[in-house]
Amino acid sequence: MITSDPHLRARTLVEALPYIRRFHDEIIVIKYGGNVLSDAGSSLTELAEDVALMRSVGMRPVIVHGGGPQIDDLADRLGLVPSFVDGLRVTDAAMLEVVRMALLGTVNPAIVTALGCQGAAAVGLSGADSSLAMASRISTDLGFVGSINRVQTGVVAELVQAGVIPVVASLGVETGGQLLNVNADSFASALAVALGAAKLIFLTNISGLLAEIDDSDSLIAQAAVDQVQGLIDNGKIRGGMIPKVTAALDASMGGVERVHLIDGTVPHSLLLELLTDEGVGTMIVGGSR
Ligand SMILES: Nc1ncnc2c1ncn2[C@@H]1O[C@H](COP(=O)(O)OP(=O)(O)O)[C@@H](O)[C@H]1O
Ligand SMILES: CC(=O)N[C@@H](CCC(=O)OP(=O)(O)O)C(=O)O
Repeated sequence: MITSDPHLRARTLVEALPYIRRFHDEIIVIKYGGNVLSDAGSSLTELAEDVALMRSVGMRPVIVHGGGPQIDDLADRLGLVPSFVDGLRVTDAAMLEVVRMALLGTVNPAIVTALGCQGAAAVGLSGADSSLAMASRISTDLGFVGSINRVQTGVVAELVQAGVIPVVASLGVETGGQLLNVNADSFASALAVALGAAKLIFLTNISGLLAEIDDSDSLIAQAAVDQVQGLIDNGKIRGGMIPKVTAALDASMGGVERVHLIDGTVPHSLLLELLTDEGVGTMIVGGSR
């Protein structure tokens, strides 16, 4: 709701000024989780408004997206049963086709179109385009699942320089040309490090990292390596949150100064994180692991 107090409204705008200056011309990588895109409380339009505003005030946003729930949904309609090992999808040839269809056929164009509707120039691509994300298979058990071992930023860097917002689906490519399914959190982390991003923001469907998963009051405002490892060891961080915090730590230790996990289902949480003094979500702090 917009406050009716004109002083408060003006103050909010003034408060944004140092942040707009600080991040002017800086690359900010934003990772959209599939849960954010499918959650009833969120709106792709609001997310697109925030990113379009970032671009309008001179920031250089780059979007990486996943689409786990959308892949599950399509697999279900096609009679395939998804299975996961440590939060990663077991991907045989048939499942890889589903991953491609969901990410490149549905999720990616939806984001690009929403940005276009907000007047922002956006181009959709995947890690296979222009050999952006070179990957190799993690294990034979996981099938066509990869981890990124080299990022060739060329095409993304050129788009960014031209003022265009790249919207990147989390597929990688092997040297021989085989597509691989890459976890979108680790993809976003690798791209943010390679681009020298000033910030990486993971938009997910929870307020941030919780010390107790069922207790929303246990939000950890700042999480460091040791604490995160302890929480994983004690079973307090589970499922898809494990690759997410691992990716966040990797980015932080790879030189991305600010890495945040925030709730993308809260309207305009991205702008609150970027442009106000109010801290939202969890900030991940690196160090030696
Ligand atoms: N300690 C924790 N704190 C917060 N969320 C957690 C934790 N452990 C597990 N989770 C789960 O991780 C989920 C987010 O991961 P995931 O579903 O992969 O998100 P996304 O689709 O945004 O990548 C949360 O919805 C939550 O259920
Ligand atoms: C290997 C692997 O698990 N890949 C993920 C890619 C999509 C993804 O990461 O989507 P979210 O961001 O919505 O979780 C998958 O197939 O679900």
